[in-house]
Amino acid sequence: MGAIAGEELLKWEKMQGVSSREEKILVSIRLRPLNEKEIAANESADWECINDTTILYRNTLREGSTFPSAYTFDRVFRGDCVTRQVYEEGAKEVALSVVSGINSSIFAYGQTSSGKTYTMVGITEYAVADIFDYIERHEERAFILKFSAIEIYNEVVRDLLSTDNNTPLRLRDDPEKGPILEKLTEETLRDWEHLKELLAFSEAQRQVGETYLNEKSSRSHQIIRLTMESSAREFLGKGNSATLIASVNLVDLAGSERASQASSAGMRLKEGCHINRSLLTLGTVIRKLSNGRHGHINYRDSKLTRILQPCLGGNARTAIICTLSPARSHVEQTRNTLLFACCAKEVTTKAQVNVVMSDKALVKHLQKEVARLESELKTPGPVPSNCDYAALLRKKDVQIEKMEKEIRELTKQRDLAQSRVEDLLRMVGKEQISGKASINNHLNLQEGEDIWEDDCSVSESSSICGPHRPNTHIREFNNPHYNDEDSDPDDDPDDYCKEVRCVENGELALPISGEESGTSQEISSHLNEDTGDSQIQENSTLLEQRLHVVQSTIDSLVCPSPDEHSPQVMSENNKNLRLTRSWSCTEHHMAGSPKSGGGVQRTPANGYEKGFPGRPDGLQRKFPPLNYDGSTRLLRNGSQSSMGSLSVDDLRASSIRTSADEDITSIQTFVAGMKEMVKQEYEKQLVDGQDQETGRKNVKDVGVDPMLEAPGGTPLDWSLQFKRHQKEIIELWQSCCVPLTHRTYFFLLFRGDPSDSIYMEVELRRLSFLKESFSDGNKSVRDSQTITLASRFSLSATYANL
Ligand SMILES: Nc1ncnc2c1ncn2[C@@H]1O[C@H](COP(=O)(O)OP(=O)(O)OP(=O)(O)O)[C@@H](O)[C@H]1O
Repeated sequence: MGAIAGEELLKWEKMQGVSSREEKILVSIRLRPLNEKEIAANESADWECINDTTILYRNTLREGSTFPSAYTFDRVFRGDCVTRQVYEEGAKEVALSVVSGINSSIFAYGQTSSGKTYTMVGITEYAVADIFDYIERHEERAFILKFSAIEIYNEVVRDLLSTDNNTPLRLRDDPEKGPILEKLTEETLRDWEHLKELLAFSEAQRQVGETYLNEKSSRSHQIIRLTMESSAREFLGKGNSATLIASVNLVDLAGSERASQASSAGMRLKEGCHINRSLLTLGTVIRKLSNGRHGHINYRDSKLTRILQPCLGGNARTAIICTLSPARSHVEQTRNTLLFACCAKEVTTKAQVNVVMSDKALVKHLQKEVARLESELKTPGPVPSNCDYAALLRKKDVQIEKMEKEIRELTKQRDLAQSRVEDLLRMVGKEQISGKASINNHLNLQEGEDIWEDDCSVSESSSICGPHRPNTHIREFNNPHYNDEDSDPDDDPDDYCKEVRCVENGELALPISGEESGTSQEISSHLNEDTGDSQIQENSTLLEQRLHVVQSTIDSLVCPSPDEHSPQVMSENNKNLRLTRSWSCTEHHMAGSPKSGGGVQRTPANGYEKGFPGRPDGLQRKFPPLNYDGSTRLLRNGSQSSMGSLSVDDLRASSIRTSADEDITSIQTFVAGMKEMVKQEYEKQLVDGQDQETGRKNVKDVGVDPMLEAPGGTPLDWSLQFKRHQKEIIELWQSCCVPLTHRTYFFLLFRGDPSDSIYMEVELRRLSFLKESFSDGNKSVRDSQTITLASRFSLSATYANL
């Protein structure tokens, strides 16, 4: 025989017209009339059932009591209600679930002498009578009804159908069936008379004693169990039948009692202690279950709760009838009972139909199920309700797959770029050790040894900062504020030898020190040369689009709304942003004029520039390390007043001519040109800022540009700054939402491949600067500063590397 569960069970239930149900315990109150003793003691009845569901406490003398005076339950029965009505309205439906294969339990709970036994005797008889009636009316089914009775007396389980009163029943837990009483006598009921016999026998066996409150007080908890099995007659003996098996437990609990009131002593006192303790455990279990089954439920603290575990919040339908005495002297016990009832009505059980199938029936059932599933697969049925979710999930999976592929590709690019930079840095490091190479020699060396040869066309190296920068160049500048120690070994060498393609951001401002303004005409001429705006624009647009695609995809996967970027998401975006950058593989180098440097005020041409004849043939990608020229430092003096602004059109118009076939002729020419552009832009911003009455700050309001110069006139080494504040800068990077366009602009200006480490480093530097601005807290100011300062820094960083 095999049991079925889950979907199979649901199907079976559907076939049978029954279903599993989750429901609250049905709780009724039965108020008995005052008994003779109470009447004799002139007790008053303080409780009254005011309707079918509410019981009211009427003691006006207890004004100011904190207890509620009215309690509502599923059903309330007044003293004159007969047990038949109690059964019909408070127990029948639950009890008769057993005929449908659903376990059920009927409890009577209350203080001693409140009428539990009186109620349960009646209910048991009515229930069995109804079961018999059902059996009679369903001849097509074969039934087996088994009867068993136990009591729990002083925490010992006894078989009430056994004459061996000295051997307690052993209770063990079966993983499938739950608590099982070993060797429990089960009698198959033949007829009504048989039932009467068994009931009488078990009643005689039960521990009953006289107390002050009840002449025939039950001193144990009694559980009468009726187990019903039913099968369709047509399948009987054919080995393919399905059998419903369920039990109904009729529980007459011992009554709680106060030793003082029951005047119990000796044996009765001991019994009372056990009774109270087990009822206390039952109350605790019910209270915990009523709170939603959080934490441990102490079923195992008493035999009563262990045995009743399936009925308490498990696979059973349950009804509890709480019996009350109306007498004023029992008000405390009555309130306790009502409290228990209040908790019990919050407990939920989930009863299922219990079907046991013969092996043959099980195989047949499973075969049918397989056939059904196969046909479902072949012919997709109606669209399920969760179709949208499935489709959405599939879509997301495709997106994720696409993203992963892209990330893999970009990671490859990044690794390649990084290894190139590392190689270059190593080479420069070697060169530093020798320390003797002059620029021209260096150029010759490069030409001869090809150390600057870059196999990849994506980026190129040209300028080295920090220890990797050739000493000769640094010393030539004789810069007291800048030394090797302050330099970052990770500084990228190719800041300005990268292609300046185009600046697309119309909001961009390029402020720069006026002292550093250089030959704008010269750079403009470069910009106007054959770079080709259309190509520049195309590349920029392409870049923007790719960034947007990646970012929006991530947003759609991670964020419910594009505005709800968590730091983590931002981090992801940034990561992707960094990796998404994709330049044209065509290599473009800045083409400068041999006369570079001459036009840059206070920027004397260094030996390299003076002597730089242009890139030798065959050395298209070989870039000498650039000198750090003190004059290219961005000094504080006049840095604000000389800032200018440059419109996008201006920038486009002055885009630098780039070509893979052209040599770098003068980086300083480029720098000077950029300075001029920035100056112009800043000046424009100043004018714009004065025109605005909104109070929005412009560059002028930013104050001293910490990017350009440290206090005391010393230019900041941003590599060092970055190192010092690396952690917080990264955090800031992850948390602040720098507009995409600004970021785009940023590496456009640097011509850096975003996978290149320099890009990230420069971005981080910028963020360290932005951090200062962000402290302002004003979003509009912050935004304007973000743009302005980002561009300003990018230039200052460029210069710092020269
Ligand atoms: N609803 C009722 N109508 C009339 N008499 C009742 C009612 N309920 C109980 N009684 C009577 O009250 C007395 C005590 O009832 P019962 O023995 O059922 O109480 P109990 O709660 O089972 O007590 P214990 O817990 O001590 O066993 C009995 O004589 C019984 O006939």
